[in-house]
Amino acid sequence: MTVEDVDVVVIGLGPGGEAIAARLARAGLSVVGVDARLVGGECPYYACIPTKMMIRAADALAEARRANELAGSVQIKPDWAPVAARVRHDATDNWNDQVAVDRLLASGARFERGWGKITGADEVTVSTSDGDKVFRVRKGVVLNPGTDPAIPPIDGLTDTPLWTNREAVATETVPSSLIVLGGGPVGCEFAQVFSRFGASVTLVQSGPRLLPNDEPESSDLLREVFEREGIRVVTGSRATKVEYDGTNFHLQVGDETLTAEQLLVATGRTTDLSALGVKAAGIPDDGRVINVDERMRAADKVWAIGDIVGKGAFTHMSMYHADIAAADILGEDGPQAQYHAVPHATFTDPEVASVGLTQAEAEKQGINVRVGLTKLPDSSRGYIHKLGNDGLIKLVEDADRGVLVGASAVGPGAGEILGALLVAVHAQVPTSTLKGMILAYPTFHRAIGSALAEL
Ligand SMILES: Cc1cc2nc3c(=O)[nH]c(=O)nc-3n(C[C@H](O)[C@H](O)[C@H](O)COP(=O)(O)OP(=O)(O)OC[C@H]3O[C@@H](n4cnc5c(N)ncnc54)[C@H](O)[C@@H]3O)c2cc1C
Ligand SMILES: NC(=O)c1ccc[n+]([C@@H]2O[C@H](COP(=O)([O-])OP(=O)(O)OC[C@H]3O[C@@H](n4cnc5c(N)ncnc54)[C@H](O)[C@@H]3O)[C@@H](O)[C@H]2O)c1
Repeated sequence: MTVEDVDVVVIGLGPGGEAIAARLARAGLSVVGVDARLVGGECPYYACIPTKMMIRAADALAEARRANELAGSVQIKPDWAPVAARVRHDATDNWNDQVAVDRLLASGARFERGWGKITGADEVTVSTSDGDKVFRVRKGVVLNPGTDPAIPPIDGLTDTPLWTNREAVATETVPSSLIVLGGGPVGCEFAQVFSRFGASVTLVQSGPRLLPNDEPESSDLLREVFEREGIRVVTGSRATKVEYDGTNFHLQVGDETLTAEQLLVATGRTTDLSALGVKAAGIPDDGRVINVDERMRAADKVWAIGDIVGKGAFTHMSMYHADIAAADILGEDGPQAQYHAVPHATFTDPEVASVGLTQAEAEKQGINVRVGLTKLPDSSRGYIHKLGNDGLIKLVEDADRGVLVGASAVGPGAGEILGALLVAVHAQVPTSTLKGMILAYPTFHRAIGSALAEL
């Protein structure tokens, strides 16, 4: 066992962990980055990037099919091979992180592949294939452990060859039929991809609607589009038993037995704080998140960033946290974390994007809420676009202050439309100022003007 003194150890190198390790090393600190798996974390290898490549391909198929009605005769034969090849070779380098490791080393940081654990005050032990290495930290520890797919306690489930997002991104073939458990962003994005590539898809969501963190109008519209495309959506139901007969999965859902060649579990994420040893730093290890202050401090000389702090499981959040924690560690007068304008986009077609509070969240906070809603097919651009124009814009205004506290955009490129709404919510631009904007004709974002007029 080796013992070494360093300035900072970063446990977990997700997007934020990788960024902060490199930034602190470039600033001249001695930094050890630790990851048990791949440098970069979930996003580049199992999540954002490969899934968005799959979505890009599925969207291309959908547009080609729409061309039949809009532009002539198109014959399209879906082929998963280019998608699988792109994920394997372009996105993940065959799930090899050498490029990311080299990038980290080039910043001046060290890398240890192994499991990191806080084992005492100012002490981290990394279990590597060469044995345990102990690091005593002068400045502190940054925790960026992310999350793992949660497997719900359903009778028989763990005995089956189920997919999580990690297996789904690596598939070389499209199953003929697929059951997706979970109607959050992961379940919805995968359900549409595999359906558009020919799988017969049933999505089972325990809650009453898809994407429960978004506006109910967004959920309803997505469900309508999914059902129109042939995806079966079962809400308010849970699987109680799962069997695999060597060929098919059989799920007991209420009175019905659902059968499919493949099962994808997308029922949320989990983490194990005790395996991280946080108790040794005085942090409770029986919860799902690590509580931090506005500078990402979790305890004396311990910072936590990314999914684990429970402020939104998004790559942009992990990177945002990394900047704040880095400034604090370097003694810089950086900004404090604020969460009034957190954006997200689910890349289904239509995309479902939002920022800030939903109407229900704003009402729960006692805000005097005024709502403006417009449907994209009613806009000039929606009319022109025709097929695939499903969408809406919903604005949530604090009527007393005259500013938007939340906004949603659903539609083609809704994640991009959201940019304008993000500025409005983030900078608390008065609604009266927004109403004076000249919005280019005929864009989708021009519908923001119609929604403002409804306030
Ligand atoms: C299918 C899917 C699609 C997604 N799409 C998007 C998207 O489009 N946009 C978006 O913003 N977000 C998306 N997300 C969420 C996004 O992937 C995460 O928010 C993002 O990866 C940030 O996570 P993180 O920084 O907390 O850590 P992670 O990316 O989870 O990385 C944590 C790292 O820590 C390592 N680790 C954990 N514990 C230890 C330990 N004790 N010792 C050593 N190493 C350890 C793990 O091996 C891992 O490499 C998606 C998620 C999924 C599942
Ligand atoms: N585009 C993006 O930004 C993007 C894409 C994918 C994931 N993510 C992030 O990754 C995280 C994980 O996403 P997720 O979709 O896995 O989790 P989630 O927690 O957002 O959604 C899981 C859904 O599964 C349902 N569920 C739970 N148990 C169930 C059961 N037994 N049967 C059926 N349904 C069940 C829940 O009602 C919930 O709506 C999210 O926090 C999300 O922010 C982001």
